[in-house]
Amino acid sequence: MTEPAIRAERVTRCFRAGAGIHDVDLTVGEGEIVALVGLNGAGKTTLLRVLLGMLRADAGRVLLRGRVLAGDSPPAAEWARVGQFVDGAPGYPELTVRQNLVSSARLRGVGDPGAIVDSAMRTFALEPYADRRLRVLSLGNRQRVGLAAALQHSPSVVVLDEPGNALDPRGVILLREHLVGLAGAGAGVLVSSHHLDEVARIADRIVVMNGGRVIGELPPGGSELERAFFEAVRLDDESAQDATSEGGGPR
Ligand SMILES: Nc1ncnc2c1ncn2[C@@H]1O[C@H](COP(=O)(O)OP(=O)(O)OP(=O)(O)O)[C@@H](O)[C@H]1O
Repeated sequence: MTEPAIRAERVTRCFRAGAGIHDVDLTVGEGEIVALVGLNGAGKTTLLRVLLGMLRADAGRVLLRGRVLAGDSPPAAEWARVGQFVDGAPGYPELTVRQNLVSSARLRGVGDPGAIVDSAMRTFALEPYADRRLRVLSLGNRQRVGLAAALQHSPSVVVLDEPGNALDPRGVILLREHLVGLAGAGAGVLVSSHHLDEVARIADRIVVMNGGRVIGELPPGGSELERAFFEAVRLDDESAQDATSEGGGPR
């Protein structure tokens, strides 16, 4: 049996005053697109950062393609198969778009990046900006560069935090099509978003977080997605309040 692209087992990372994520189980299979949705502060970014080893879990473990990659000396070849976009678009402001994409591909072990960089610039409609410095681009175009850098090497594990945030509708469509293509080629894709409509169109599963926990899933084809989302959150908030008033303390 093939290992899932991502598996989180009872992952906990606590901050002060009970904030953080608690006992999170999550699996993203090969070829699957999973949307992670939740209100501001629900714990989405914290979970993605733990999955990518950017934050250490207090408890539980994370497997990417069946291997524990977070740690002191993660194998570079395994990490080269991961594509991530968390904490906004990285990059060197003084380098051009093309130079940024070339350096990003090289960092991921691509020996001769010319062809994949050209292809990524076509995919994300960045060709007109190829020789512009990153620092002069608009926010949305910088975001396109960040996404191209994360995805151009055809990763088999994809983790994206709010990738549609600064994109215009065309950028969102380009991204969606590209993610569907990557999943079609076998990648496991995890995308966080607070735009239910945008992710619902391509997700195979929609996982809901609230108060640092995974509280359930929504049917991606559901017509009343927003209503179902808010109802799930409301019920969870109410049961958390009941638990507190019965003396159980915060969950
Ligand atoms: N480094 C940190 N130190 C202390 N608390 C933190 C830290 N990072 C996150 N938190 C807290 O953990 C909780 C979850 O935050 P997180 O950023 O994961 O939420 P989110 O679902 O990504 O929210 P948003 O949609 O606003 O990006 C919040 O209460 C936040 O204040």
